[in-house]
Amino acid sequence: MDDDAIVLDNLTKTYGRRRGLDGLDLRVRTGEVLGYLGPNGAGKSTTIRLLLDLIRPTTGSARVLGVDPRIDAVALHRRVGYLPGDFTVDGRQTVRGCLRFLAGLRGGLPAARIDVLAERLDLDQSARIKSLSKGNRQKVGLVQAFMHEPELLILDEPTSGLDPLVQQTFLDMVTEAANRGATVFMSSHVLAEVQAVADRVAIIRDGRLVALDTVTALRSQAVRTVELTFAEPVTAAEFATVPGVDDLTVTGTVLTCRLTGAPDALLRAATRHTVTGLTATEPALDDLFHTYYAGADHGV
Ligand SMILES: Nc1ncnc2c1ncn2[C@@H]1O[C@H](COP(=O)(O)OP(=O)(O)OP(=O)(O)O)[C@@H](O)[C@H]1O
Repeated sequence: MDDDAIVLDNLTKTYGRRRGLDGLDLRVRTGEVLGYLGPNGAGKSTTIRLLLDLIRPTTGSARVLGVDPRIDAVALHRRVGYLPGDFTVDGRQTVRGCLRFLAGLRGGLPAARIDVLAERLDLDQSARIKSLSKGNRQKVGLVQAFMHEPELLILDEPTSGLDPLVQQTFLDMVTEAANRGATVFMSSHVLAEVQAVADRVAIIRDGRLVALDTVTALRSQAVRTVELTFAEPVTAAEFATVPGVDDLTVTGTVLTCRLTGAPDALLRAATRHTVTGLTATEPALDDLFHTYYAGADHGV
């Protein structure tokens, strides 16, 4: 029940005639890291804004840390670390001034905590915000999201603009937050950025949830290319109806195909003959995501 950090029930948001979210049901468990993936315009930012009561649902409801964001958003915001997709603050301030100001708004916190995070991210606190590159501005956004050690981190495209080294530091920060019991909800349009830390991945498209599972389970549904070599020639016909097999070609003793899902049925069909060779590529997760993004609705 409300042991879950986030509970979304039939959440729908329309902007005039345009649909931002369409009947989204989703539960994020307390202490889990959820990667929230989808192509541009899928509804990721809309979801995040609804979680924080920055916009209000057309129908449906959200509960965040056990409360309805519409009832007391101010109290909720103190318990949440939020990195908006378009993090902007007054450019005339220094990084230090900005972070201390934001810390004050949250009831104050030890300056050392800001210093440690800034140092880890290699962020110069004496610089003026307006002089910062996009990546350094994003670091300011990350520090302010993490600095009060919130129960819930809601991060909209957190890795955007970060170089690979800083991305790794950020992922370490996510893991550490999860280890101390925090829940992390982070959006991205690239699986590679979240798969190392996400316990589960939710994929949305056109405002709907199209997949919700662990990276391992999603991987098991991905497509691989298989090549089987037999002692004697085989015919394509006997493999054509094997579940998961397509793009099948047989040339003499060599069969190649694309395989979706578990290889069991293909292997059973193959071992009616003497198999002398087998190669299979790693499942291409990018292809899997492309399938979801492009429109195959696998339902959840
Ligand atoms: N303020 C708004 N007014 C009108 N339409 C909007 C508004 N905000 C979002 N939308 C529309 O709602 C849909 C979902 O947008 P949203 O910004 O939530 O997607 P997203 O997944 O965050 O995309 P991106 O990765 O591009 O940020 C899109 O079709 C978008 O055009």
